[in-house]
Amino acid sequence: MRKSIATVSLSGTLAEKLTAIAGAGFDGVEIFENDLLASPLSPEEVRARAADLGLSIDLYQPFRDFEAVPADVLDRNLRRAEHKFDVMERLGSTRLLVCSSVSPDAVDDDALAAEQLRLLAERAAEHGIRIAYEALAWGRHVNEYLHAWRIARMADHPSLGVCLDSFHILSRGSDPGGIEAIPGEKIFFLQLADAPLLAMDVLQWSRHYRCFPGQGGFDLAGLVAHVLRAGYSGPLSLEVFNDVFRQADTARTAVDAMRSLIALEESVARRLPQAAALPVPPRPVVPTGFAFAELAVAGGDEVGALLRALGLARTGVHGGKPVELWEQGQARILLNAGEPAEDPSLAAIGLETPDPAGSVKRAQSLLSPTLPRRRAPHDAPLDSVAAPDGTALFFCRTAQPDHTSWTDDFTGASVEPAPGEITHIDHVALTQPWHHFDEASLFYRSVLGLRPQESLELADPYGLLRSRAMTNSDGTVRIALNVAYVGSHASHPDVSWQHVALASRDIIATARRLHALGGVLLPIPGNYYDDLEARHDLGPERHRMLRELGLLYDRDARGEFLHLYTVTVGRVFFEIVQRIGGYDGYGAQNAPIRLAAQHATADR
Ligand SMILES: O=C(O)c1ccc(O)c(O)c1
Ligand SMILES: [Mg+2]
Repeated sequence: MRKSIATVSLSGTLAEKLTAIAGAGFDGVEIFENDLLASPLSPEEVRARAADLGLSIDLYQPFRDFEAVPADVLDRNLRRAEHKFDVMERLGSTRLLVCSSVSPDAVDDDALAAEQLRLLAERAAEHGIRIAYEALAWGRHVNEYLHAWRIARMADHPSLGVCLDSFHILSRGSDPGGIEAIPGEKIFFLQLADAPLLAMDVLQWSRHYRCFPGQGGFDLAGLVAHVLRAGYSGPLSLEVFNDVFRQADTARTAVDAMRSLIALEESVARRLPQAAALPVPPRPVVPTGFAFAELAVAGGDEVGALLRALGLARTGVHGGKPVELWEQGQARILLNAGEPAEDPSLAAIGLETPDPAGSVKRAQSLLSPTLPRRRAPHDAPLDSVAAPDGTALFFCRTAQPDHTSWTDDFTGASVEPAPGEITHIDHVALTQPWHHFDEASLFYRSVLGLRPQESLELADPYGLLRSRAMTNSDGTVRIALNVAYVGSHASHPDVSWQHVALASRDIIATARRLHALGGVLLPIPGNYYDDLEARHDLGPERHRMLRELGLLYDRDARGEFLHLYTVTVGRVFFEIVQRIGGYDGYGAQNAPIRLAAQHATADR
């Protein structure tokens, strides 16, 4: 289907927006009036610019507060409309969005609204223009899409139809199934926006929190399927009012927007047999585990010392690069001293996938940047793409008969992995810049086929962190995305810690060992244990042991969780976890305790 986007969805000048929209591969654009008014370009110049870029101007919008008014107001409104028709002729645009009135002048009278919209449509038709009438969710008298349709049907003019906007429909909880009762040719335009499910005033929600499909909680594919069943054949157009996107990088947001439409079209095609003609990207190849986590260590062996304390052994050195492989069980950590890094940081994640080449094809079809292979001639092929925060994701087959293993590149250190309690990487937590969080969750969902879990808020002494885990279905891949707040404390600018959580099959034994070493564990305050005793009755013995070893505890309906944290080195620390029963969380309860302790130790 043709793909379009409203200029209001992006930051920048109108000229910058058009360039970014064309660059991301859109076919058309909705010109939001304010963008034109503020532009030094004349309508003719905008028309020429769009044409040069291969963009059609699919809609001009919005025209407000028109219908169901007294006669004198109607005259003024028609005069106002004639001016807009002139602008549209100069722009070469033939579709005007009229949104339902919010004016106190408007009366609750459908017949009057229909009569006046018919008049508007007659005038528009003289200019070859069509009117798409949209019910705003907060419209004074018309705020339901089927109400707008009843009025348009009553007006009965070929140049008058409706504009459907997913936000206005789904934010009010209206049943989108009613769309199928509207003849497809009377749906003049379709605007798409997702949104997080928030309990708030609908106007504020719409103007500040809309997001691209797949980034929020609405079932957009279901809505689009109804629209297609109704017979609509116009563009899919994004109209997203979002405070963050308004200040984000224009070109990058446009690509994020396009990724959302490619993924949406795919979901529609998979759900609707008659939409089989829609182009679909290759299916996601869902990763099946962690092959490794790679830390950039910039020389020094503080991280190596920490890994040794945790029980990992240095089992190999790369043949051509200053990279070490550390292992215990299936937990593999690469320490890379060859990448520029100020502080130790998490540079890459290796994901086990049944089909590395397929993973890359999927990523490319969703516009993810693939990374040049940094390979020595004998290196096993490792395909990689860049996640939105710059972390490299490598697609691997570790020690599988059908594929060269990346581990073959590591030789030298003859140490066998020491037997111990660590079994594998449980999860990896990445810190996202606050303005890339929605982009990141769409990326992990659409490119890797991971499922977003509940979004959480974690209190830090100097800010509030948002956190959301993305997981595969059996929990063997868990990536926690944490949003750094913008810190304004001079000594605590923000929190950009990242961590690798290793699973232990006997965390008590691990904790005893680390405790005995001294200096490795993050200290947990006694107040935490006092509260833990109030919240849970685990018996005096267990409570004493948790307190003594500095272990943290959580439980959910399915099981229990024990975990601990190491001190931080640069931007990185390690967590050791043990899931007991089917516990499926990350100990979010305990994150504020951990964050405060980290700040306290960073102060010293
Ligand atoms: O918030 C608004 O005013 C507004 C304007 C035009 C639209 O298409 C819309 O959905 C909302
Ligand atoms: Mg709209």
